[in-house]
Amino acid sequence: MHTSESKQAATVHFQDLRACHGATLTRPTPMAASTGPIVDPSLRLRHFSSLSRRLFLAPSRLHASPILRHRLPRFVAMAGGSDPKPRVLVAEKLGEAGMELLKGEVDVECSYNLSPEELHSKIALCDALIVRSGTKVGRDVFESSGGRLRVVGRAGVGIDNVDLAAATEHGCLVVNAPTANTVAAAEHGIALLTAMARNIARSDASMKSGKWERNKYVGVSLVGKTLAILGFGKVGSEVARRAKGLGMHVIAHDPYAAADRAHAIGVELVTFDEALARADFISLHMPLTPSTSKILNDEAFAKMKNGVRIINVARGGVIDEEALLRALDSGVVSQAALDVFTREPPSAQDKLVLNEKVTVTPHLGASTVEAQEEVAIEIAEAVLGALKGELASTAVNAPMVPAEMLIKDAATDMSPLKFLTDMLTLTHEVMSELAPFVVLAEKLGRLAIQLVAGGSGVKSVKVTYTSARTSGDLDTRLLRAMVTKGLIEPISDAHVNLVNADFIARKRGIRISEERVYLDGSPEDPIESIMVHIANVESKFPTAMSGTGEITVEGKVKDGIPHLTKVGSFQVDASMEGSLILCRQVDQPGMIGFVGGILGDQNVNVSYMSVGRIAPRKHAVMAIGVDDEPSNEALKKIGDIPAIEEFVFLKL
Ligand SMILES: NC(=O)C1=CN([C@@H]2O[C@H](COP(=O)(O)OP(=O)(O)OC[C@H]3O[C@@H](n4cnc5c(N)ncnc54)[C@H](O)[C@@H]3O)[C@@H](O)[C@H]2O)C=CC1
Ligand SMILES: O=C(O)C(=O)COP(=O)(O)O
Repeated sequence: MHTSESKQAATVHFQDLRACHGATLTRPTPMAASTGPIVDPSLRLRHFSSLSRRLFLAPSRLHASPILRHRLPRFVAMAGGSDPKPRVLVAEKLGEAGMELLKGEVDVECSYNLSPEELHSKIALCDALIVRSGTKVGRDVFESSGGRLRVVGRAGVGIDNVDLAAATEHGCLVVNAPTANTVAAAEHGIALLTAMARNIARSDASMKSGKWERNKYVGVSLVGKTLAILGFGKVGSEVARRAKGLGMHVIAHDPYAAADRAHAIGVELVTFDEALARADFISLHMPLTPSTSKILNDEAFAKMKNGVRIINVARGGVIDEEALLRALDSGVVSQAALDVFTREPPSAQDKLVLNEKVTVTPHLGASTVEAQEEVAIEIAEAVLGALKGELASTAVNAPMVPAEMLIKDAATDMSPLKFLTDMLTLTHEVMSELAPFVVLAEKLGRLAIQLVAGGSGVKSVKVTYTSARTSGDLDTRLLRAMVTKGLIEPISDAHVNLVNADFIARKRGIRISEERVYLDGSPEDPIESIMVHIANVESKFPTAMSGTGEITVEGKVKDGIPHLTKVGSFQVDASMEGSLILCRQVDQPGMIGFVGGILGDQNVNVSYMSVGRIAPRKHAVMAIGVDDEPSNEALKKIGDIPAIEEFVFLKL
């Protein structure tokens, strides 16, 4: 494992760190109000070690570049009072109120529809860049900035147009505005639903061409129809409320949503297949993740009622667009209404856009005057704060700086400088020691959430640390944040870091508690094992349910490598790298060969296999590590082996 340490020296402008107090709760104070920085040149930001890089880069990017090591301190180091005003490039139209806020504190340049070359040349002169979804902020932009760009503000939710890894490597903070356009997106979903049902767009075009075609544009009624919402989060639940008002029967599929929250607004949570089978209308509101990519594919369309209608205001990639065209041709889907596309803008010949049965809008979900004003204020505040060195909860690639460093009340008897020094020392020590456990914690969270199939929603998660250390000698804040990161990132657009982990978990209604099991023995190793429990849910792999009715997964660190050691009540021993297939089977000879053969035929490399069993010839759990993702066909063949009772494929 890579544990080299950055000894990069950096000065810390202490005033700026103190300004972070309550950063996300208050509007930024004018920069002029900040008195000169207190500089302690001897302070070394040791917490930006190789481990800290790991905390906000994907585990696969453990070996960070030298640029990153060099630049990280800029996340907290700020321009002093004598520096000229920061310069902010606004590359897409932003609401007036946000513009006013920016202009009050920084130099603002508004330049829209820039070519990549124009953006490259302008960016070298800017400290911050603000965009919506229409500007691609790739690695080239960070490279062209020559190191000046410190903040990218995404005035909206999805940051798929920003290369986060490149931003991080260049020491550039990325912030977004995750809630201000929720209602606008929901209203657009409803607008598309009603416009599609009553052929508004086509009949309008027909009349404008001089026709009066009353018989051609007979619509369908909404009252009493079943609307299935896929993804019952912020936008999905707002769509549900509004659809109820239209007299629709609303069902939803979201394995991670709380059933009581759904019931409170009269929505029934159902399985994916049930949602597809029962719906007259299907509205998509899930983020685009590896597990939701093309979730509406040929197989899914085959499970729908004939004549179903689809609405997509989420992301184009959640629908297999070719499969949708086939379903429209066959009549399985009678109409679709799309705001988002796999490629934006789609080509002029795009078959979906030109299809008569499809109503389209050019990614307008967030485009209301009100939402854009709100988004503009939210992003202006976040960018101004970031330019002052604050870490807002909307910072999507913030380092895992201990939250206390940001929120500890300076009025305590500990001087702020002393507090900061202590914090850094503590963090350095804690981080070096906890390095492999931090990776383990994230992977256990990631694995546990992928085992959830539904139930009453992910509301209560417990993390148990088995250790010989007393609580005073074991700081678990990083570990808890990493479990949260592992739990939330695979199922949302959120980017979790230490600054926002608790906030994001709370927002999603997830309570994360911690428990310590004390071991007798040497406290040399900080932790013997970590166990993650998710209560009140069902599992895709029922074997993962422990005797207490919770999904439980346990891991240990062996020779510096995280290992999965227990799933439910079965002991396994699987190194947590790559991807994992878990099978529960009747314990009999030849099983390893069977499964290995199927994977081998598909050229899927098996990195390890481990079998844990209760008793010979009874049940066993087999954990198979794979380097490549098996095809659906291979997974189906594994599932069809008669002795295999359950199986699940998990990405670590
Ligand atoms: N068209 C537009 O202009 C806009 C589009 N959006 C997009 O809408 C989507 C939803 O946004 P929010 O509601 O704010 O996000 P959210 O994170 O509040 O909700 C997403 C929900 O999807 C659920 N989910 C994740 N994986 C799932 C799966 N496999 N099956 C079913 N549900 C799953 C999550 O549990 C969560 O409850 C995002 O992709 C966002 O980018 C948001 C705003 C404007
Ligand atoms: O916020 C989002 O995720 C959106 O899709 C809205 O994108 P926009 O800001 O309108 O380009």
